[in-house]
Amino acid sequence: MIRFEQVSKVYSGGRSALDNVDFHIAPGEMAFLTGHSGAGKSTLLKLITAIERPTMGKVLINGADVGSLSRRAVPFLRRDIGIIFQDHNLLMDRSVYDNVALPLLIEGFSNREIGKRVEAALDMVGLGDKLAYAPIHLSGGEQQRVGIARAVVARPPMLLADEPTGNLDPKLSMEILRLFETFNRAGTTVLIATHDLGLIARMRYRTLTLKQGRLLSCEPEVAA
Ligand SMILES: Nc1ncnc2c1ncn2[C@@H]1O[C@H](COP(=O)(O)OP(=O)(O)OP(=O)(O)O)[C@@H](O)[C@H]1O
Repeated sequence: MIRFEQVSKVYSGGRSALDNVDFHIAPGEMAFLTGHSGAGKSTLLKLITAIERPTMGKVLINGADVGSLSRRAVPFLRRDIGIIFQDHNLLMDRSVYDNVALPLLIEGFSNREIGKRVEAALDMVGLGDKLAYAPIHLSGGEQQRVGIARAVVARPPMLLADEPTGNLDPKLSMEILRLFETFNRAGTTVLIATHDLGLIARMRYRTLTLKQGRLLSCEPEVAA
């Protein structure tokens, strides 16, 4: 589903962010991506979503070569990918409902279908009773759940998360990871970038480790 073939990324200005990275994440797999600050984690995620293009090598998503997609084809690629950010990028002056509905509005779904899907997504993340709240009145963990509901509402086959637990305490972080597991069990492919080695060690998933742009290992971590 996600395949990197000898991928390197050098930013304009000469900064090398990824160096000859090779890996494959199978459909339905859940994996972690880790490494020090500046190791290249965000760059790797940006290559998957075509926010950045590789300097060398191939990024293949469902067999399509992302590096050579036309600008017009990029929105079609992104339809298949739900993205979750550390700071969740919520619209603070809109309700929880409106925030989660946004991707469906952009896709042109009917109001009835939007209502059904938004309620289902918020139920899944345990916020079915907070549709009318403004995100500003929710806790950090709840705000992150709204971000997750927004990412899954269009039912993409793939979820990417960039430091999704960065602002949360260990208990809330674990709850968020359990949520990702729920989506993964339902068939969604999940890739989570995180600094949090303690969290990774408590779960048995393959971990891709980057060091200065190079992939060190793709092995499963041994659970503590
Ligand atoms: N737009 C850019 N232009 C130039 N250099 C960049 C750009 N984005 C990232 N870099 C550089 O590429 C390298 C990898 O950065 P990246 O953000 O991918 O790392 P990261 O592992 O996600 O780090 P962090 O955990 O701190 O977010 C760093 O040296 C960074 O300074």
